[in-house]
Amino acid sequence: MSDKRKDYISWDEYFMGVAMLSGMRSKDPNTQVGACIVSKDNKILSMGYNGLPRGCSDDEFPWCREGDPLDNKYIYTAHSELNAILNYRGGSLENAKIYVTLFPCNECAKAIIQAGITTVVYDDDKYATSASVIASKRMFDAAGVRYYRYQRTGRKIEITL
Ligand SMILES: Nc1ccn([C@H]2C[C@H](O)[C@@H](COP(=O)(O)O)O2)c(=O)n1
Ligand SMILES: [Zn+2]
Repeated sequence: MSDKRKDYISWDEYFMGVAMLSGMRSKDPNTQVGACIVSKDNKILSMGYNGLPRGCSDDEFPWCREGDPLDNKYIYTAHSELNAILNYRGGSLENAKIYVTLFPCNECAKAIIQAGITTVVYDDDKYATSASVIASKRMFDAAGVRYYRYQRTGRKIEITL
């Protein structure tokens, strides 16, 4: 009998890899974020990335970060985590895990908690000192949502499309 392959990717690499791939669909020129929601038994339930709501053209709405609130991206963009939650049509996300390439903001934290997601695995935490992320952590702690940073393995995955 032949030995099984040994260099297969781990569950964490698989799900964070899917979140990263999903983020590559984002049109945001500054920060692309991807999310992947997974069941307790490691089945992918949903994915999302940051982008505009349906019907709002990527080419007509602003992507800049500054200026009048009505002329920059923040007021219009749907975050990857919220999109992943809303993209799920299968019923309950109770006890699911979410893999996300950037730590959730306070609005997504509320949605994650209310959806019943109990674990957040994140990669980047570049806005850790912002009020939004501090509030997210406070809410996660209060609600018993576990969060931990994805441990990068340094593995490079090349896909030819
Ligand atoms: N956890 C997060 C945080 C942010 N986003 C989105 C929202 C924006 O499209 C972008 C952040 O833009 P920046 O201020 O870095 O220029 O990322 C998200 O989807 N999920
Ligand atoms: Zn958010």
